[in-house]
Amino acid sequence: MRLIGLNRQSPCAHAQDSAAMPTGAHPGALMRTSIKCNAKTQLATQPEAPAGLWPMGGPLRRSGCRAPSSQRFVAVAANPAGSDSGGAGGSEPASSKSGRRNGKGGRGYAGAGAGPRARGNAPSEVAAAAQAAADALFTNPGAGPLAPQVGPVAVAELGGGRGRGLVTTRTVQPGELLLTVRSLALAWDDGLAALGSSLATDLVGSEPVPGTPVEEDLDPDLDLEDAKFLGLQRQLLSRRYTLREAEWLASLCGLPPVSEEGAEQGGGAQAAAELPPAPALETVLGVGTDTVERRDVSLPERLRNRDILADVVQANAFMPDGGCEDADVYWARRQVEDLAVGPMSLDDEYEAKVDNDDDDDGWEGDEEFEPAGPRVGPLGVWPGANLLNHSCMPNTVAYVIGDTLFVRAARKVSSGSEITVSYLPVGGGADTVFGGDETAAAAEVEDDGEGAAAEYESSSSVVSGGSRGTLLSPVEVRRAVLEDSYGFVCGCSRCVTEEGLDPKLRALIADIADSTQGLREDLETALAWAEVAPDGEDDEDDEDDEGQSKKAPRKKGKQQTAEDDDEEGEGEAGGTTSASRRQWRKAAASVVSQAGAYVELMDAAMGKLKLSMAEQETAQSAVVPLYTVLWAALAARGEIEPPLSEMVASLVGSVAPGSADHLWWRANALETAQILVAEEEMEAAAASTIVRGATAGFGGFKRPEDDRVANAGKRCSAAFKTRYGPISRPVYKALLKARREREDAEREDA
Ligand SMILES: C[S@@+](CC[C@H](N)C(=O)[O-])C[C@H]1O[C@@H](n2cnc3c(N)ncnc32)[C@H](O)[C@@H]1O
Repeated sequence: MRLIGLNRQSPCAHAQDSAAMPTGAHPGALMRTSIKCNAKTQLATQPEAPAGLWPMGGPLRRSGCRAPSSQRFVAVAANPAGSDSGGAGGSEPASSKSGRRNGKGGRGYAGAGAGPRARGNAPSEVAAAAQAAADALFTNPGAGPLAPQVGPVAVAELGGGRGRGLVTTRTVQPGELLLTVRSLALAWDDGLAALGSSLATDLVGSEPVPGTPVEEDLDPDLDLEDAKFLGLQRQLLSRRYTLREAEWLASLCGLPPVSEEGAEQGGGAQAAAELPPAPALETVLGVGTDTVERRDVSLPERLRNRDILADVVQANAFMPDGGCEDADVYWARRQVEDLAVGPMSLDDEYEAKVDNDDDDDGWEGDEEFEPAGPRVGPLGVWPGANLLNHSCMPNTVAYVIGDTLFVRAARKVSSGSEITVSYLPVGGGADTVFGGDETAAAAEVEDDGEGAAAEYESSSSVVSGGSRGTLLSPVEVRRAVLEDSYGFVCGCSRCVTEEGLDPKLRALIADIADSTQGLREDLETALAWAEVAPDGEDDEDDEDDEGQSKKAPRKKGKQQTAEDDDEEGEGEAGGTTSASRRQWRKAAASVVSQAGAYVELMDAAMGKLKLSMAEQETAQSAVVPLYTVLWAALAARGEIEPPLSEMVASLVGSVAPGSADHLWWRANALETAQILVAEEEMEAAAASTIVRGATAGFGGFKRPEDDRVANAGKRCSAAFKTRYGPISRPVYKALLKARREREDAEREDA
């Protein structure tokens, strides 16, 4: 458990509700210079952001200003839009309750109605029902071919430069399944990392295709994303297709030419706006026909040109939400399997690894052994789903289980409206906070010297340095990445609203986004200090450390190694740990105070401008990484801040309901509320006050019945139902339990 004392004085304690930010004026807060000045003073000691994480060179780089191939992948993350409360769950309490009462079970993806009976049954029956429900939900994907399904959606010509898109054929509700489709080409991080340039050579060598890359074009330092990008091309080049698949492939758009010369040299990939109508989804996916079609057609001629193929793959491949195989489902399935066959111990996994370790990767000994986890980095081409256009407030969520993509409505969408996904990762989860987000899209943008993106870039390390564009970045960053990677300027409602905000507020947002990366690195450094300062080491300042959690995720910052060495060189171990402890406290306090100061600047600016709730939400959505850094710094100090967890969950849910990030924050907000209430209950009990009704055990605490817990629980289950559809209570519990146990295990590992 990560709890511990509450710091009521935390800088975000005022953030009771994102929709009701205080309007306290902050003199001069709207003057850009003044804000900048404040900010710079606050951040004077912060280290420089590291040099760009994403290489600027790539083997298939085009002649124009297009991003290098390492960035030429579509990182579609989650989706939908609508506010958190407008998702599956706004009105969920009633249905949730009735679901429990009447025992209606959830439906699996394959339509299996394994309804568990949670109440009033013998424990073994409950367990069996839970397992059946989990099986129903998690069956098939990955284990065998899952029939493609087309829900209430159809292809439409959209006009306005957007080309084709998908629209609803009736009103759909959050959580409704819109599409399941198996990939035509799919690359994962594992299996490709080691291949390097040999993959590229293989691509050349496998078929004498005119125009495909030649070896001398390829960078010997081919990186993972390059390898995956090329891997998809290789898969598409080398496989055979049915006639309907070939027809669909021939209708794919590519990136628009970057210049006239580029168009001449590039061979003219078709831009979305110039394309003929796409075949119906049912035709593309072969839904409604029993005919077994032969796969004997090769890739259409148009795509056998290397530039066109590269452009088509870049425009049509994407990485589903979460950047990995759906993690909740993966871990919950694993638990269900463990129930059936007994858990696979780490020893078993070790043995399995040894047994299978006939490759020559130099692996030896268990120090390099890591337990299995969900496969990461799926970059794929899914027929039909490629017609989903982008929105920065998408109304669907798309995630992958096995190699099947599931697209569900994440908001209510009226009949005939376009459905959209995000081409950008959401970027608001714990991985982002702690810098472990290997899956986020590269957002390093080449400077073309024009426009807002260039202006922003010139002063922003968010774009040019160690961060990347996510759905929770400011509009300039999102647009720059989308334009660079996909060749369009996003004009979604969120972008338009954000663009319309007061210029001074936008400048503050840019300033915050720019500085957040530095705060993140400061936090990592602080955590590294904590790592060398063991628990229980008292010194003069230790009183306020009572109960501090040392279990928060930690990562060693870049600067830390040198600092560690210095410390060790000091001599006495006791002195070193004591010094480290002081350093840790100082560094963490500094992050909290700097992030808190920015939060206050945002609040003051929004208050002064008297923004509407929608405008506040738009403004705050662009600086969510600041809130997450503040949350992480507080959590690392053992402090929980329920309003902050709630605010981030609400913001992430308003931008990308049903996304993995949304579920993470919703589960976090629930746990935070449970901890807070349990703590209050314990305090009350200690003071001999009457303890309110409590039911048995959550994580070692008496689980209190409290409105705050109940409300957080309703919002959390609503988020899960948005992502996974009408799951039953046991399945929801199984997903939450698996998530909690995995996080506890990770914390213990750390
Ligand atoms: C995966 S395809 C989507 C389907 C595409 N509209 C078509 O007709 O084939 C991606 C391409 O669609 C276009 N596109 C996607 N989202 C867009 C948006 N929000 N505004 C304008 N164009 C968009 C861009 O040309 C992008 O490269």
